[in-house]
Amino acid sequence: MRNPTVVRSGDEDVLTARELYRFYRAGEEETLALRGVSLSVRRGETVAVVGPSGAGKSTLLAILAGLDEPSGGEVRVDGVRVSHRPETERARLRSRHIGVLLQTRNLLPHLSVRDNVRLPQQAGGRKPTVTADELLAQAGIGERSHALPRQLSGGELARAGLAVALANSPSVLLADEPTGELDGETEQLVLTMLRQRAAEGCAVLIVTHSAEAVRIADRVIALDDGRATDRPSSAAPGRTHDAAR
Ligand SMILES: Nc1ncnc2c1ncn2[C@@H]1O[C@H](COP(=O)(O)OP(=O)(O)OP(=O)(O)O)[C@@H](O)[C@H]1O
Repeated sequence: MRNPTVVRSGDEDVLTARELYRFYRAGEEETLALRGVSLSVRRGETVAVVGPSGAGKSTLLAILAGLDEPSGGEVRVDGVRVSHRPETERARLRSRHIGVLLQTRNLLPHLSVRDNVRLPQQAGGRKPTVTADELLAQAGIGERSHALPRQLSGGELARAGLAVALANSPSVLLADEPTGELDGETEQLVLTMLRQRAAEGCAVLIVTHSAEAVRIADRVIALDDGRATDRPSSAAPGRTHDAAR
């Protein structure tokens, strides 16, 4: 059953989105990519967002990250409203609270891998809880820290991108297909890093087509035609979840 208002509320909610709408107009063509999506993710929770192509997953992630503005509704992170602010303010909030891993990856081409990780640490304005070298070692690419992004393989790029997304010790991690096109071993490494972050209290939301990524999630949100339905991760019976209501 479709339910456009998938709302939970509680003290532990770090990421909340309420009644998100996103309307696109391109010439004559109008698309309602999000039709009243509400969700919340708690501290320490991992949520997988799944759905067919065109369902609105990337649109949702961009709005949750403050990279795009909703046409209606609002997003809050750590209780602070992220949406309906000038881009510079959204960028500031993002650098303090949110880690983002996009499909295009998030590395500046002229900086070494290590400097790419250091950049958000300097911009975040908080003392990082982990050094760039520690993060890169966790991601299994410590020995590639001096390389430029173009010198990395696809799997190394994905891991470096994740290290950058985690660099500012975010309270919310948003990742679009973090394991797309990775071999099984690298996928496991990335998923282990995501689970570790959740165990440390991060609210993790991943857009994914991967069965393995869905398997490690506490909860799954299915998007279809801009509407969300909450369901438990079928491979994780008994894990924390709330049904749509
Ligand atoms: N900038 C844009 N201008 C106009 N329409 C857009 C724009 N971005 C996305 N759309 C439309 O919004 C809808 C949702 O797109 P979105 O990219 O969010 O879907 P998705 O679920 O991420 O798809 P995929 O799995 O293929 O990446 C689609 O119909 C898409 O064509």
